[in-house]
Parts: sequence; C-alpha cells; structure tokens
Amino acid sequence: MKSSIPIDKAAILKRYKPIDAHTHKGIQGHALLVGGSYGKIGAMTLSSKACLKTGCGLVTVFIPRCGYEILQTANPEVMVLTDVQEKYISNIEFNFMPNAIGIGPGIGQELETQNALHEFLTNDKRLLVIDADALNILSQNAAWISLLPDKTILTPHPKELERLIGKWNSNTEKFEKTVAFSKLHHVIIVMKGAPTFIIDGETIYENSTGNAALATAGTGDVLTGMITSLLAQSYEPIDAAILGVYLHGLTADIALHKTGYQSFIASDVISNIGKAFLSLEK
Ligand SMILES: NC(=O)C1=CN([C@@H]2O[C@H](COP(=O)(O)OP(=O)(O)OC[C@H]3O[C@@H](n4cnc5c(N)ncnc54)[C@H](OP(=O)(O)O)[C@@H]3O)[C@@H](O)[C@H]2O)[C@@H](O)CC1
Ligand SMILES: Nc1ncnc2c1ncn2[C@@H]1O[C@H](COP(=O)(O)OP(=O)(O)O)[C@@H](O)[C@H]1O
Ligand SMILES: [Mg+2]
Repeated sequence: MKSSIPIDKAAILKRYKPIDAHTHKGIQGHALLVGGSYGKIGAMTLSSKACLKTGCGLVTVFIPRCGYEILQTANPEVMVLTDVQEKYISNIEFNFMPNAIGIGPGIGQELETQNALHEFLTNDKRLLVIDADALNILSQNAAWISLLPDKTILTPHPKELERLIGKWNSNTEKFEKTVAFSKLHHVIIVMKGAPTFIIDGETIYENSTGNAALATAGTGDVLTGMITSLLAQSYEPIDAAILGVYLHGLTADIALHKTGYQSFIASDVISNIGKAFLSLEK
C-alpha cells in the first residue's frame, strides 16, 4: 500500500474555517438530505440532526410520507419534503437550490427508489455525498456510476465497498482497487473502518480519531449528515470528507470516559459535535 497522510489536529487546523461573526443562516449553507423508508426513518432523523449540529444554516430532508410527523417531531429545526409514496422514495423532487445533497441513509432498494436515484443522478449535478443503500443501488447498476459529478463523496462501510469494487484478497489489493475506482470515476471514497481512510485518487489520508464505541447502529448515517453539512458550508469536497471524519471520530474519543464502549450510541456522536468543534479552538 502507498504511504498515507496522517490526519491529526495540525492537519485539521489547516483546513478548518472558524465561523465569521457576521455570518447568517443564508450564508451557512442549505443542505438537502434524501433517504429513509418505512422502519428506517431514524436514519434520516439522525443524519439531519447531525447536519444541523455541524453548522449548516438550513437543512431540508426529502423522505417518504410515513416519516413526516416523525421528522417534524424529532427535529423541529429541520424542514421536511415528502415523496408521494408512503413507505419509500419514488421521485426525488424539490423546489429550491441546495448547496449540497446527501443521499442514501435508510433509503432501501425498492425498484421505484432505484429508478428515482437514476433520474436524480441524470438531472442533478450538484455536490453530492452518497451513502448506504444509495451505494448498494449503484453497485447493482454499475453503469450509473458514470453519472456522478466529479468529487462526489462515497462513504462505504467494508461490505458496501466490496459490493462496489468487488472482493479483495489482501489489504494491499483492497487499497489498489479503491484507488483505481477513485481515479476512474473521479470520486472521493471515505473507506469507513478502524481507522477510516479517505481516498482521493492516488492520495490516501488516514484518520487518527475514533474508537470501537462507534460500532453501533446509525453512526454512519450521522457521518453522512456531518460531511453533507460541511460541503454545504463551502468546504472543498476533500476537506469536507477529512474534517467530517475527524470530528465524527473525535466525538467518540471525547464521550468514551462517560459512556464506555458499550453504551455509546449514534445520538452521542451528535451531542458531542459541539465539544469536538470547541477542541479545535483551543
Ligand atoms: N435507525 C435506522 O434507521 C438505521 C438505518 N440503517 C440503514 O439500514 C440500511 C442497511 O444498512 P446496513 O449497513 O445495516 O446493512 P448492509 O449494507 O447489509 O451492511 C451490513 C453488513 O455489512 C457488513 N459490515 C458492516 N460494517 C462492517 C464493518 N465495519 N466491518 C466489516 N463488515 C461490516 C456486515 O456483514 P457481515 O460481517 O455480517 O458479513 C453486516 O452484516 C442502510 O440504508 C442504513 O442507512 C442503519 O444505518 C442502521 C440504523
Ligand atoms: N471499531 C471501530 N472503530 C472505529 N470506528 C468504527 C468502528 N466500528 C465502526 N466505526 C465507524 O462507525 C461508522 C459506522 O458506519 P456504518 O457501518 O455505515 O453505520 P450505520 O449504517 O449503522 O449508520 C463508520 O464511520 C465507521 O468508521
Ligand atoms: Mg451505513
């Protein structure tokens, strides 16, 4: 494997942009998160809350109808658009100009959802984060990967990565195949794991934060919200990916002495994002 660039606090401080005292919510970016299906609306509740808590000025979610009251009740700060379908997404429609879009948490793999993703990728060329079942849909329809805008951020866990690039026989081969995929499609790959690597063509970054407390449902959905938030706030895609992964891991390092490994949950990532940001100011 090619040597990787460590992402530590010094590397982060070169990329981190402190908040301007005169900013307002209109400048802080408007993110759109698309996902959810019956039984998996929680993925969107988590990712949209994380998106707000990472500093985005406005957050809108696009979800199936069954999630409307759940989202509005759980996260009153988030705006909600709904699909015509009750239980899954069938047609991604919105009437505003988001600065960045995150798509996939809990979205499922219904055929109509697959078609909606295809339609969306054909017509929309905005900054994009792709996660979870949206990645699985791309794996099943490999030709659609060419529709992704350059510098789209993909956030696969190991199984999703395998579905995307095929099996590997060694760690070296895993990196070779991921780098080749990144170069071929001009995408950034957040290779989630312990640790997480961020791959941008030939360049490999290795994150230094995070621990096994993150091995719990929904932490990846939260990461998608965080990276989409930074993208909407005008961070370059590679910086949004690196800073998002670093802060996400840092929340678990900060919380560990209170929660231990076992009782840390995805909501604890969200409630510690503030402390993670504050640690950058010291
Ligand atoms: N509250 C909600 O609404 C939630 C909703 N969610 C939503 O659910 C959808 C399905 O997502 P998902 O990731 O659970 O399913 P899937 O893609 O089949 O992968 C699972 C398999 O992958 C593997 N694997 C995973 N991690 C690995 C690792 N680190 N290292 C190694 N292997 C690893 C592992 O395979 P195994 O080892 O068992 O062979 C495991 O069985 C998705 O849309 C998501 O957003 C969830 O976020 C939960 C909370
Ligand atoms: N043992 C571990 N050490 C460090 N980070 C971990 C560990 N296990 C999981 N994570 C992190 O937790 C997140 C899990 O993402 P994912 O599998 O997509 O979860 P979900 O789909 O349930 O939201 C990733 O950011 C991954 O790097
Ligand atoms: Mg996931």
